[in-house]
Amino acid sequence: MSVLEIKELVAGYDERVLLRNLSFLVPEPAFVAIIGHNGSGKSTFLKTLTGQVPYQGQILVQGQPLVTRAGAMARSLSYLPQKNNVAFPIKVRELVVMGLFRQKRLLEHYTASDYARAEAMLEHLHIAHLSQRTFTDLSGGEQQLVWLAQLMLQNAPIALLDEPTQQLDVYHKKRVFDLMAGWVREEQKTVLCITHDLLNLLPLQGYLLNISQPRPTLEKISPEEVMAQQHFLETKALRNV
Ligand SMILES: Nc1ncnc2c1ncn2[C@@H]1O[C@H](COP(=O)(O)OP(=O)(O)OP(=O)(O)O)[C@@H](O)[C@H]1O
Repeated sequence: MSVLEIKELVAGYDERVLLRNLSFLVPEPAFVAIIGHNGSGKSTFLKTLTGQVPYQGQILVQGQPLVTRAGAMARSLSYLPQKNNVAFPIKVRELVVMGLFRQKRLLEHYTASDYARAEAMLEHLHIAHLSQRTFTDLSGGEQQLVWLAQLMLQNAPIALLDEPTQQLDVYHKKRVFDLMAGWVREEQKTVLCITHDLLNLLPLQGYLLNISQPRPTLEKISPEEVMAQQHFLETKALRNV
C-alpha cells in the first residue's frame, strides 16, 4: 500500500485553477520537498490535502480516498501551516503537549507522563530551555521550532509542513532539515515540506516536487537535480502571473 497517491488532481479557488492534472505516487515513507515560485500553489496543495480547498481527481492516503475518511485523516496527517497565530499568552510546554490531542478524549487532562514526552521532544529539538517561557514572547524562529516540536509529538505517519524553516538562521535551517531527514529514516515518517531553501536539500535523500513545472513529477534529490530545478526557478517566471 502506498503512503500517498495523487491522481489527476485539479484544485484552486473560485474561477482560479492553480493545480492542474497533478499526479504522483509516494510508494514508501520518504522526504518530499515541495518547491516552486511564489504563488504557484504549494500552500494550496497542502490545504487541499487537509480538506480546506475543493478539488477534482483522487487523493489516496495510505490507500484510502481522502473524502471518505475525515475522522481517520486526523490520525494520518499532521499539518504545520505557514502562519500559525496564538492570540493569548501560553507557556511553551502547554502548547507542545497539545500535540498529544489525538490520543486524548475531549476535556481529558494531560498527565505528568504527557508533559514528560513534551519536554523530551523539546530536548530533542535542543530547545528545552524554552519550556517555561511564554510562547508569544519568543522570536519568530523560536516559535517555529516550538511548532515543530508540537507537530513531531503528534506522531502522525504523514507530516505536511509549510515553510518550517522560513524564519530560522542558517544553523537552525540545517538542523531542521536534518531532523526531518532523521524522522523519515528512523521513524518511517513521510514528510512533505514546502521550502525555498534549495541548497539545504543537497545532502538529503528523498524527492523534489516542483509545482511550477508544467507537469510536476517526483524527482530524486541529487546535486544535479537540485541545481537543474534551481536554474529553472531562477530563469523562468511563473506562468499564470
Ligand atoms: N483563499 C484564497 N482565495 C483566492 N485565492 C487564493 C486564496 N489563497 C491563496 N490564493 C491565491 O492562490 C495563489 C497561490 O497561493 P499559494 O499560497 O498556494 O502559493 P505558494 O506557492 O504557497 O506561494 P509562496 O511561495 O509565496 O508561499 C496566490 O496567487 C494566492 O493569492
